[in-house]
Amino acid sequence: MEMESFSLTVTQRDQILVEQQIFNIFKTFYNIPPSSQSFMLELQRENHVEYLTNGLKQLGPSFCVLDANRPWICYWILHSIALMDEFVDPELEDNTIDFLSRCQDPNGGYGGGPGQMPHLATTYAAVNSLVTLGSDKALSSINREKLYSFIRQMKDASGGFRMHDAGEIDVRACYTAISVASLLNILDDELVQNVGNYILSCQTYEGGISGEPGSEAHGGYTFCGLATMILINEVERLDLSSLIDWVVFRQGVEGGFQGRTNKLVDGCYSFWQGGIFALLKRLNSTRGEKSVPLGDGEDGPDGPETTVSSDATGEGLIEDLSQGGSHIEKGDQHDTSSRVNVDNIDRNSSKRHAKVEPLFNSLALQQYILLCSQDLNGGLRDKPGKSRDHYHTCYCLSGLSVCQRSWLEDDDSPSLPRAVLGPYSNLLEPIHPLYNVVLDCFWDLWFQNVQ
Ligand SMILES: CC(C)=CCC/C(C)=C/CC/C(C)=C/COP(=O)(O)OP(=O)(O)O
Ligand SMILES: [Zn+2]
Repeated sequence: MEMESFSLTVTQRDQILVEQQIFNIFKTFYNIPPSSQSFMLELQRENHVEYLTNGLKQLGPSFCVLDANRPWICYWILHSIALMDEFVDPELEDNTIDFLSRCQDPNGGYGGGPGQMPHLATTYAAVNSLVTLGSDKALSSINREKLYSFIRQMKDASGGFRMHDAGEIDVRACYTAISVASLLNILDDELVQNVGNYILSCQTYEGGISGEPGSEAHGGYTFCGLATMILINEVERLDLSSLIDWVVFRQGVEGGFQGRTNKLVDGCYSFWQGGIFALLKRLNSTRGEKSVPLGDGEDGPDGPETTVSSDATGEGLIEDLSQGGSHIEKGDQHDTSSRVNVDNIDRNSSKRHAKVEPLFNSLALQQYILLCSQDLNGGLRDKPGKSRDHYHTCYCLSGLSVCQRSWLEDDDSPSLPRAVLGPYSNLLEPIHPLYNVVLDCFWDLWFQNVQ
């Protein structure tokens, strides 16, 4: 055998180094008394809020760095703060709304900063930010008609969407277009047409979904593709069993998720992969199937197993998942016939108070997020050795919220203490998994839309 076969590549060396660091953290953790373990697993809320609030203040009028990401920074920060059930002070909220208004293009959509060309990703981030703030001022600042026309212009003849004028067509563009249109009740047949075919063409031999046809399956795109298929009521066209096979094998021995085969785990996939489980769980519960039993007669973290009532029809599947996200307003100028009619959804109709066993190890993922991704001084990160940032803070916390409710059929009911790793005060607000906004913010918008 040649010598090269024995030498490790840089990536393999990195991987071993990271794994050693992570296992040292776990070793320390298991060698200390349970009372100190609980301290190590505590979510440092105050420090996180301080880190996030300082980040948002920098976006104000004096923030003159030219970058194309600022609505994203708003979303990552505002969503993280909302997940911890905290608020920003009124002046900062006002400044943020004014800032996002300056990012709105006169012809619709939002750019990465004032005066920049509108882009679907920053449009998604700006809309989710404003929905998270939820005030009249925030919501009425969105020009829905112009926004529809921007999204319509991004639609390609193939059925997919471009990220921006003359930009790339990919699964992110499909998701951000459909998510925003659904959330703001401007989704119609024209936007939906053939987008399902485009997503289908991106499901790979591994079972996950790639960014564009012929590329490698990845957690970020798999979340986007699956959520899009649910929003357009075409999820059954995917090969769901191979998608499940693919995603369950993405959780590493470290407890965290990798984004794709043979890559390192990373805290942000707690949501991109963890969110897939949140979507699958709801599909399972609304298909009329019994939930997965808790296994070997043992109770899950939420207590004794109960039976899931199977009241849902095929329609219920989407109704339950979109929970009114694409309802139809009177006098809506767009053709809405292809959309799922969710007008008659009773907010409480999906409550079953039943337990399901998650398809991933939720406690191990919580351990990875809290012990390995958390910077105790505030903020969360990809992995030990990396720096905190707002993106990882947002998606680690979103993933943590998903974990804390992974045994519950209904995301709206309170999680029981055994499902929450560390002190119960770690419990975060539930999210709507299709849009990744806090559930209460989603409902506030929904009730405004129906009035
Ligand atoms: C809503 C929206 C815009 C969603 C974006 C979804 C998302 C996170 C896509 C991932 C993109 C990607 C291929 C990253 C790989 O980076 P890498 O090679 O640095 O990371 P890896 O080694 O973990 O794969
Ligand atoms: Zn990451």
